[in-house]
Amino acid sequence: MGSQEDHSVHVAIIGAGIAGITLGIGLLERNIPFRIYERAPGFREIGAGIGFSPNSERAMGSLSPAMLSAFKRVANPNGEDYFQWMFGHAGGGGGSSINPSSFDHDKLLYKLYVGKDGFQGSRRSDILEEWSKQIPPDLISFGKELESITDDSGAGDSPVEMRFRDGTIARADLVIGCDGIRSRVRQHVLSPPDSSTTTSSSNDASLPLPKSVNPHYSGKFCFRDLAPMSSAVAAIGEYKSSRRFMYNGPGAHVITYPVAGNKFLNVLVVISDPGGVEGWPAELVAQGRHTVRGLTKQEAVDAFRGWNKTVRGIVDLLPDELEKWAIFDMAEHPAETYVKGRVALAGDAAHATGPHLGAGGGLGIEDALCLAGLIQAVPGQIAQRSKGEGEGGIGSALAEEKEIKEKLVERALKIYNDVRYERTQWVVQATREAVDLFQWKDGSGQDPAEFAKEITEKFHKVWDYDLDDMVERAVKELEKA
Ligand SMILES: Cc1cc2nc3c(=O)[nH]c(=O)nc-3n(C[C@H](O)[C@H](O)[C@H](O)COP(=O)(O)OP(=O)(O)OC[C@H]3O[C@@H](n4cnc5c(N)ncnc54)[C@H](O)[C@@H]3O)c2cc1C
Repeated sequence: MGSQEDHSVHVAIIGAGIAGITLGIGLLERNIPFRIYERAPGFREIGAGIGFSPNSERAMGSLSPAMLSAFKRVANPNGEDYFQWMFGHAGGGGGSSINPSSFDHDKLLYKLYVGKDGFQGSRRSDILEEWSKQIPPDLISFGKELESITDDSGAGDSPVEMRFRDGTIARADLVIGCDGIRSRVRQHVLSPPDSSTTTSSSNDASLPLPKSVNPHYSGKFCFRDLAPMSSAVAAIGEYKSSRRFMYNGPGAHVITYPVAGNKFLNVLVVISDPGGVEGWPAELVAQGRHTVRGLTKQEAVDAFRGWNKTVRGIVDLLPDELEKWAIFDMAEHPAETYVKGRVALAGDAAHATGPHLGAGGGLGIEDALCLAGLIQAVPGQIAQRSKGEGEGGIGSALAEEKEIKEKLVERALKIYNDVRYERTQWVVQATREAVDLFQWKDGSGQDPAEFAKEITEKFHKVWDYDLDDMVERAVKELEKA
């Protein structure tokens, strides 16, 4: 009955960050109709750096070879195919009482091979600009802030309906929420089944929403900067400025890698908040604010008294006026599911994680690959299952086909959830464990052999994931359904 095109599934993507844009490019590659709705007036990313791990690159290539080529065009060579961890501090429980001059040499803790040209960094704005060129402008609507979703599954010919802040409405066969850590779509997905299928205001305290609807402060904050390479070389030398390094110590760590054709050294300084998970001011939590501007860099400088000269040199590269970023994640209150009916979550909306394994962005690209593979398989399954025009005539055949489509879409999203849930949740927890090792929580992370074992296992579990098998398993499951 009909051609594959007649059975096509129309996808709405909420959000044009890493997850949304890579999903869009993957759907375009597979001729699947879609539209991205983004609340910002245009594509927008901060200038800070991001590194993509080997699994992320493989996911990009499988979604669209052009997407991977675009990343490689802006990716910065690492100077050496190793990730090197250094003692940033003398350790041994000396804390800040140690005289800085007593530990002013660089001492390797561990180095991990990242694969040929692996784990390269780029400026976020550079990669987003490259990828955005691959989305035809007529497939993205800017200035569209999603407010609510209505999904009357089982009500016959009733697509999912999205309402936007500007009063407009759009409809699609399914909606993928790629709307980031403070996801509005997550509210819809996690709202209890007996509450309305429509999610209204995010600030409506009367809604019986679970804690997992919001991300929570991880007890870590960070400072990010792109230091001009000439200053970086003057501070820490050419060797350390042109490679991927992390400097570990008590209660903090610093990561550096070159970006933008070696024009800048990306600096990420992560500090354990003395106030722990309660440390981010309650009024900022209530406002959903993860950043504070206008701080002096004294807080950063103070945190690194007693660290070695290299680390103090890197911290000194930070500008005098800083923005402080609270790191929120979903480790303590994970989403119970990523899917409800014909609506699913992907990327940070599903499983926001800290940056410490460099894996959050890559997980969103893997989600996009899994979704693209499953959604691509749906039209063929509709065609197989639709019996065609029987006794009831064309009207009855169309109604039957719509019902089949709705069920298959729901089934595909349920399979997506089942295939992605365990791995993504593991990464969220492993990221918390990794930062404890980097920051020597309870004295851990200082023994090179133990550190090597734990860190190699964690990174390789992120990097070595079999993406072809993921898609194959998911599609086979759909065919069985
Ligand atoms: C300091 C730091 C360093 C990191 N480093 C790395 C790294 O090296 N490697 C890595 O892989 N990951 C890294 N991550 C994680 C990575 O940045 C995130 O996982 C990734 O950016 C999330 O992408 P996303 O598309 O899911 O969400 P986002 O990038 O947040 O995109 C969400 C989009 O949705 C839009 N939106 C939001 N609400 C609505 C609405 N209601 N309606 C319409 N649109 C909406 C937003 O405007 C935005 O464009 C790091 C994170 C941090 C904090």
